[in-house]
Amino acid sequence: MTDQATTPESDIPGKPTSASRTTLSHIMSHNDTNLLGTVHGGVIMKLVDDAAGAVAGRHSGGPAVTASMDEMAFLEPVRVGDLVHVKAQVNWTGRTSMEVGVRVLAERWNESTPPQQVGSAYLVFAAVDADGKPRPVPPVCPETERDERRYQEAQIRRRHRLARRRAILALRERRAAEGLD
Ligand SMILES: CCCCCCCCCCCCCCCC(=O)SCCNC(=O)CCNC(=O)[C@H](O)C(C)(C)COP(=O)(O)OP(=O)(O)OC[C@H]1O[C@@H](n2cnc3c(N)ncnc32)[C@H](O)[C@@H]1OP(=O)(O)O
Repeated sequence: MTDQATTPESDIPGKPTSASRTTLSHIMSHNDTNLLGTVHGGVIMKLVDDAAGAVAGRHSGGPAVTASMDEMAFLEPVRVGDLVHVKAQVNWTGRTSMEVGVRVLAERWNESTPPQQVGSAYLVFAAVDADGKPRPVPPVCPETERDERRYQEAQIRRRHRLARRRAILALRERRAAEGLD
């Protein structure tokens, strides 16, 4: 994980957020349930990863792998029969990585209510070449005030991820030097 907090200058032309925004929809079945009879969190996470992967692939114009998933929040249970919509967009781009923001909405099969937000997550994808090595991505160009806010929030998360990683590595090195662990 490289130590870079801002989007670097890039020779690759930028792409607008809307060019790769994606919604993946799926009807939940009995195969998707946990022991409580509601939809398993892991099933939702797979849909989140798939939608975010499609966005990252579209934005970067080729394969991209999940580097991390954080702040996965499950806000309301999802039930069998619900039509789930997973909405994803690129929030931020670095040199070879992209933060993808995902919102999960459920349309209840037995209620005529608007889709309800049931989850959200932030994932970092790295675009990779044929050897699985990171490759540069086009900078994302936020188009709306909301896109711009998401871009700035993603920068904050990026700084926190890097700072946390540095702090943990430093702690481990200190403990190893003291002969602990
Ligand atoms: C053509 C159009 C198609 C469109 C239609 C496509 C449809 C298609 C749908 C498919 C949907 C399925 C999507 C499933 C996707 C998987 O399931 S992928 C499988 C799970 N993931 C993996 O196996 C990845 C395993 N990890 C790796 O290969 C390597 O660790 C990585 C992620 C490539 C990073 O490699 P590295 O040597 O550490 O490289 P490094 O330069 O340090 O990091 C590269 C970038 O990643 C960032 N990064 C690395 N690690 C982290 C981390 N832990 N946290 C945050 N950022 C990180 C770095 O900061 C750096 O960013 P930049 O500063 O360059 O922007």
